[in-house]
Amino acid sequence: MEIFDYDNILLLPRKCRVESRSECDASVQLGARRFKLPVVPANMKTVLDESICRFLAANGYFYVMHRFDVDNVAFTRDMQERGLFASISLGVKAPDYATVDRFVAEGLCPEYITIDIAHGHAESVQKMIAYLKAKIPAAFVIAGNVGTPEAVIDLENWGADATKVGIGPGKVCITKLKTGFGTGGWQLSALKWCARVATKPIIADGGIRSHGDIAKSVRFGATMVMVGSLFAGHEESPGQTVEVDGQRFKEYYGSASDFNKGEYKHVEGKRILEPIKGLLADTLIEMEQDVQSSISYAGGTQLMDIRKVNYVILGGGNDAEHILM
Ligand SMILES: NC(=O)C1=CN([C@@H]2O[C@H](COP(=O)(O)OP(=O)(O)OC[C@H]3O[C@@H](n4cnc5c(N)ncnc54)[C@H](OP(=O)(O)O)[C@@H]3O)[C@@H](O)[C@H]2O)C=CC1
Ligand SMILES: Nc1nc2c(ncn2[C@@H]2O[C@H](COP(=O)(O)O)[C@@H](O)[C@H]2O)c(=O)[nH]1
Repeated sequence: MEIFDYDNILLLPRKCRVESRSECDASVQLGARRFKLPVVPANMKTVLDESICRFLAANGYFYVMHRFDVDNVAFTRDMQERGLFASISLGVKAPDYATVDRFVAEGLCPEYITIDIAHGHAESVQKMIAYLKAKIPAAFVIAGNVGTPEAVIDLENWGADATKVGIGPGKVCITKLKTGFGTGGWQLSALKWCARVATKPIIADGGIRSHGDIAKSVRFGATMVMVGSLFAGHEESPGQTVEVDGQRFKEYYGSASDFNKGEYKHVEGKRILEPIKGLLADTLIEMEQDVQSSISYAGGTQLMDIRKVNYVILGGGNDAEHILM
């Protein structure tokens, strides 16, 4: 198996088929809806909050609300009363089952539910998928996180409508260091490996450091990418604002960090500071323009045309660089 990551792959252009990049369509279908971009902000406390979710839903972007200190039922009711879709996260513990029961009792159905745990290839996830499919069958269920083809096959067979791939490639992840496991350092090739067996959409989660990494993820099989650090440093970001030597930052911490958990137990995340780089809406527009450029370099007009391109793996030291068709 080839091992590579975002920083040592480049995609190869094909003859341009458009007169303007504005002809390139960066939108993507996920479940019953079409979204402007194949990008979703990470469901983390320092990345998004209720008001960012409302902004994203109202402006044609996908979002997944985080699951920490949130009343998912009240959130869903509020979004749907405003005519917006609801997309929530659940864990696999007793309170999460109680939340599902409340949805049923109140006759509410979030359009998207993401089962979000560190080690998603687990019986606990199988049970939660089965419970959701029995109680709220209309919801589109995303499950994860996983990092192997076996896990993707199991989650799909258990009923997941999409899988989320990425164990430890995130900027605030320390899973690799703490456990010796994961896809950190080879996330893009792990994605390729998983995509070979997937029959449903994959969301590639973690490790995106620049906008070009979105196209690389699509090339290797992602329908969408989940992005944390690139979104955490905006004026609207919910993390605390910190000033260091006159420069403004937002805090960004892992969901499995002691900052999120409130205790130091099974910690697999850390806290960093992201420089504030402006408004979220501007970044989303720039991302769309960059994905449109990627599509044009791919010689296409649609997002999935990116899947057709060849690529090179850039070798280090004496390794030859080689082209893969
Ligand atoms: N993508 C990634 O690489 C990672 C993401 N995260 C994020 O951190 C948040 C918290 O996740 P998580 O701690 O799973 O949430 P929870 O503690 O809510 O749920 C995990 C459940 O699975 C059990 N479990 C068994 N093995 C593991 C394992 N290796 N890691 C974690 N749980 C395990 C836990 O029991 P018990 O606690 O008793 O062991 C618990 O019941 C999530 O948002 C998750 O996405 C966390 C780590 C890695
Ligand atoms: N190992 C851990 N992974 C975490 C934790 N909190 C979140 N995450 C994952 O990171 C991505 C975002 O990655 P980024 O590179 O875009 O910043 C997020 O979607 C989760 O899957 C954690 O505490 N530990």
